[in-house]
Amino acid sequence: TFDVTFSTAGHDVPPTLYGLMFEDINQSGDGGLYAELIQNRAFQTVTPGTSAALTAWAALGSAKISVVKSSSPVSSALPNALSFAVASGTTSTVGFTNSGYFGIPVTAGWTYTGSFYYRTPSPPATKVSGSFTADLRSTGGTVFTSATVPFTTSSTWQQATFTFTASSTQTSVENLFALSVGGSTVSGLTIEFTLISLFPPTFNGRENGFRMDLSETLLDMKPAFFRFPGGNNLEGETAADRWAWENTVGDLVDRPGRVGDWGYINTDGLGLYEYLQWIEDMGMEPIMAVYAGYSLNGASVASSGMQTYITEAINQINFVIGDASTNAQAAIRASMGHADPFTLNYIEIGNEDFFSPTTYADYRWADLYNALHAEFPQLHYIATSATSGNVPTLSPTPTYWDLHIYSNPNFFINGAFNFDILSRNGLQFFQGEYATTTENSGAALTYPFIDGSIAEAAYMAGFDRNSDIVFAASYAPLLNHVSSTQWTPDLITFSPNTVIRSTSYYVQQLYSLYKGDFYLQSTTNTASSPVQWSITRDTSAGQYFLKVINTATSANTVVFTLPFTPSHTTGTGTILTAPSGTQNTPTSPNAAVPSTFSFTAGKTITYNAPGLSLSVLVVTE
Ligand SMILES: [NH3+][C@H]1C[C@H](O)[C@@H](O)[C@@H]1CO
Repeated sequence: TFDVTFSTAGHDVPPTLYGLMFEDINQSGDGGLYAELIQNRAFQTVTPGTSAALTAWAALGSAKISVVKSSSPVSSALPNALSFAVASGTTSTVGFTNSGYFGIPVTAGWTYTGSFYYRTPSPPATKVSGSFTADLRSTGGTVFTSATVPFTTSSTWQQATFTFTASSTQTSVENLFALSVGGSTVSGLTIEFTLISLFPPTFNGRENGFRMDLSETLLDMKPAFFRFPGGNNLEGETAADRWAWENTVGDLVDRPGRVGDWGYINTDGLGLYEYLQWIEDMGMEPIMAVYAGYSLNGASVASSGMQTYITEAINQINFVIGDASTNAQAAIRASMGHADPFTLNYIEIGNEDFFSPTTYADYRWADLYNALHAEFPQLHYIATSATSGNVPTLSPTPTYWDLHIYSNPNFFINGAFNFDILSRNGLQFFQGEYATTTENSGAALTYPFIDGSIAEAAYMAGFDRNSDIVFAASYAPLLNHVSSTQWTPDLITFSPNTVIRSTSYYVQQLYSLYKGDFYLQSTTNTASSPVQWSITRDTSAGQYFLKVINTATSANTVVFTLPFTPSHTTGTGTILTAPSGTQNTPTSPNAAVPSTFSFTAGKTITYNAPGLSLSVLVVTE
């Protein structure tokens, strides 16, 4: 039995304590949160004439399709186009299809919004008018919904738009978007297409917005912050490939896209504005990274070359918080629909610069910090060259540090007091990435498992307890598409029409929902204990959140002695527990889900915590 008495002494819990780390990894942006359903919609960064250039596209009927460098591109950002050639004398239906990001969801009641640019490089002497049919169909050819899209041949680019509404819900995502036309209408013609787009309804109805079910899944965690755009995906293989904010704003037709750092093309349709608008809609605040001159090929920008990136970072921040009436970058933000500045308090300078500590310490940190702090003294700047609380020497001395740790359950159980032992010297820590990535045996994990998730919960009791120096923490990576994954495990696994909440998702959710605003000191404990606890309070609600983590496989009893006698003698608790090895997977998505229970609340509360469990007992004064 563990006897826990707690006092009314303690410290505030920062409102930023639990949030989300994001980068476009595992198709978590394109094909995930970003709601665009068409993969390879604008043939960005592909090599014309190659089969890879046609990824996700296929011809319908006898038409010939290929990706060409248009002789008159729709924009300088999008030089490529789909060339659709119909032989003379064709009479049968012709067209082309797109298979989406490994499938396309068909959901009853959804009105889909589509558009495409098209032109006829060599229009016939007499204009030809006709109409395309845009539809959603099964790979077997069953059409679920369609729209007629009139067109007239023209050598200049036109943009067509359409909508259609699905009347059925298909459990299979083996569906295609198709554009087709009667062969006789277009026989002998070659028509170019690009930026062929299809959106489902989006979160908060935002144009060019985010996928609803994934947004709702994240909203259910009430996350306080969103770290973006990376992570490795900020850095580029080279400086030229980095995530550069300016290429991600403005009209979609002006966004070139880039080769992301996880093996697939980033359309950058999910760009800086879309991130910020969604973060605001979700009630979060950004922790925004700026490129700091180090890329994944191991090269650092020379000191003499830093000004370009300093200017870029200043402009990136001005896009977010500048005055639209006086600043050019802020004026772009206003023109996109957000005249007022977005909320911004934290800037991360680089990512994992412990891989390039010398250049970071010699000049990259100072160059960026000094310039940004001078321009925006109100912002907090986070350094990234530490992996633990024993931080390296940097000048100027950083206050904020982003720490990353990926390990096994034993690390998180034995490390539960890693922050207790740090001196309070003014440093503030962001545990920006952490996860149990292997079993204690070293075996890799494809999905989180209950043993690792409860170990993470033990470590997180340390975040609550030390939230006087831990201001933010986020599990990583956040999301993975079942059909395109480069890193496991991940917090949330998704397909085009399903979302699986892992056991670690529920741990993150419970800590975030029951964060409270004040931590109450209690009986000290040790890392070797199988039971960890944390007591926080929601002061305005007069509620106390007694978290109990039992990392043993057998039950353990905790007896709490409160510093008061609650007037409400019945309390409600929530528990996540499961047999060792349990995982939520696509075949067993709900193997372990939280459940609620009632308990008797008094000056003392005896709680029998099952093996491998995280429980939150809510006591009302
Ligand atoms: N390598 C990990 C650390 C880096 O910051 C992330 O991009 C990766 C997982 O999210």
